[in-house]
Amino acid sequence: MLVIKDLVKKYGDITAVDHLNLEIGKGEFFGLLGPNGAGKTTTVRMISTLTPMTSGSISIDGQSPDRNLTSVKLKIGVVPQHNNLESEMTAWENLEMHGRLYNMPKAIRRKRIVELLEFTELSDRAGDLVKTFSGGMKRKLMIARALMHRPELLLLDEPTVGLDPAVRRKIWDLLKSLSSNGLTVLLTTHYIEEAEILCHRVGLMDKGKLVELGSPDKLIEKVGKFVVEFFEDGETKREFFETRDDAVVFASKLHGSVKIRSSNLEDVFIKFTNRRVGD
Ligand SMILES: Nc1ncnc2c1ncn2[C@@H]1O[C@H](COP(=O)(O)OP(=O)(O)OP(=O)(O)O)[C@@H](O)[C@H]1O
Repeated sequence: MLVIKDLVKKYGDITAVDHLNLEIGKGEFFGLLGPNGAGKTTTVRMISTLTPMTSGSISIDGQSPDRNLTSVKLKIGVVPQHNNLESEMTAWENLEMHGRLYNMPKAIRRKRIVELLEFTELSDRAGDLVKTFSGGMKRKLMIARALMHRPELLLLDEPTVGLDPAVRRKIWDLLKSLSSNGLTVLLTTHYIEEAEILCHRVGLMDKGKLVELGSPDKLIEKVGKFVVEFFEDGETKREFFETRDDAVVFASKLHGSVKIRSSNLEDVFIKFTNRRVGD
């Protein structure tokens, strides 16, 4: 569905995206996981044609996304990181405006708005101005808006950043149900749990480069399913093991603060980059 080849974006001396290669299949839920400044937003902006690329290529179902190419534009729905809803308009009007921009006939527009407000549990706030909405409600409305024209590929840039855990879980459920209905999703995040829970495959991104790629389980297997965390020489160190028994044997020889736990994507990220996703 989405093929990215040798994609580069430079801002002066800064290489925000550095020769990125990536293929995302139809119906896949793919996550770009990385710390602030890794180049995730820039990648999504290039796919959605908001930022021109320096070099390389992007193709969606064999077509290059071009601002003026309606057939490709129709295939993509975008949920940007920052709220760009019309705050002086109601939820309904925001969706209505999007439907008009995409030339959806009136009857279809109305039906879709009702459906999406219900899906995002915003039906009872349809007539309220967006400026009265909570952060979570705004984010849900942005997802509804991106889905208005029935895109085949949904791009989400940090969809739950700044939201409290309960609202975050609600949004995860919405995204899971979209994915189980066959929508292709590309999400960027710096939340480990978000990537682990939602994504079929994850690309670890650091300093504009894709460092590792695979399913969360496969990536974790690469480093070892269990980790012993211990404090030595003034710093927290980690050793990885394939089995809990091996981890226990190693841990039993250590003194002081020692913890055995299952490995996660944060461990994978640290192992391959020497940095934390939260850095
Ligand atoms: N418009 C711009 N002008 C100059 N530099 C930019 C611009 N946009 C991004 N950058 C730089 O490109 C690099 C990648 O930024 P990008 O926003 O893509 O990272 P990110 O992984 O999405 O992080 P975040 O989650 O903080 O947005 C950073 O070094 C950033 O400072």
